[in-house]
Amino acid sequence: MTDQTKAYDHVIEVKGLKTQFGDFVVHENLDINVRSGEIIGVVGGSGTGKSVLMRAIIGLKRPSAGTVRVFGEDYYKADDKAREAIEQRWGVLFQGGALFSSLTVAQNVMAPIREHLNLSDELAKDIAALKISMSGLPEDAGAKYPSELSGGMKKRAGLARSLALDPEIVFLDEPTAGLDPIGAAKFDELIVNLKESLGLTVFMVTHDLDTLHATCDRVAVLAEKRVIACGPLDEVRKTDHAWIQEYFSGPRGRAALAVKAS
Ligand SMILES: Nc1ncnc2c1ncn2[C@@H]1O[C@H](COP(=O)(O)OP(=O)(O)OP(=O)(O)O)[C@@H](O)[C@H]1O
Repeated sequence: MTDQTKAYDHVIEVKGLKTQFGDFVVHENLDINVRSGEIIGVVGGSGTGKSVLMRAIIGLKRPSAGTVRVFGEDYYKADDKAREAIEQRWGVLFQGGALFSSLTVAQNVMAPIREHLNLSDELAKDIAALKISMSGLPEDAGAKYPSELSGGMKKRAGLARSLALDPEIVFLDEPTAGLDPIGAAKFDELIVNLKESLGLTVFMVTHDLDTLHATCDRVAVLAEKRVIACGPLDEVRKTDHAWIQEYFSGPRGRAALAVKAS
């Protein structure tokens, strides 16, 4: 445990969160804590606010009530300098990768390095090459443009960019959506390997039951505007709630469990 992690119990601590768009309330009195070094999967029906929750934590959707503490600091009360320091300690993989289409993969990965670190071009290039290889892309992918990549390669390129600044937390929004089952399983493996080798904390929004089983230490279920259950998957799936039962014990849930058991 580093000195920086001693000052707080949870790397992310969300308390009493309320978010809304006009009169439409997405979250109300939502609490969620994320432990350092865990992979937490956030699940819930369509429109329950998984992506909005992630956006509220990373500063893209200002809550109307509640607190969001990251690395022990109240993100929305922090001054610009403190907020930027927090932001440099996380990386984000948005759905679809959100790569700059006019830049090559290497240039995409270098973008946050150029923005935040005062490094020579040569060093930035070396770091980008390292992140590209850590993300499981071949070396020549660095020179390619996003339009030349498959869906799975785009995700890996987005992941490489999210790792550019050596983050402590990585946020993943539906990382395996749109991937074939083999590509998705490989991506799951990559996430677990990165967590283990880098000590990353991973906050992942997903619909993918196989990914939950393969990667997550804990699962948080969003429903009724808040987190209704949070814990290891084996505990959460026993919760007596209609959506949870349908999701985890329906045909797809049972199939994912069977794969895990085999
Ligand atoms: N910019 C916005 N303006 C207005 N409403 C929004 C906006 N973004 C999200 N919402 C609404 O907030 C609710 C939660 O959206 P969110 O994208 O977080 O859901 P989700 O759980 O991630 O859904 P899905 O699983 O379908 O991706 C939805 O009802 C959505 O329509």
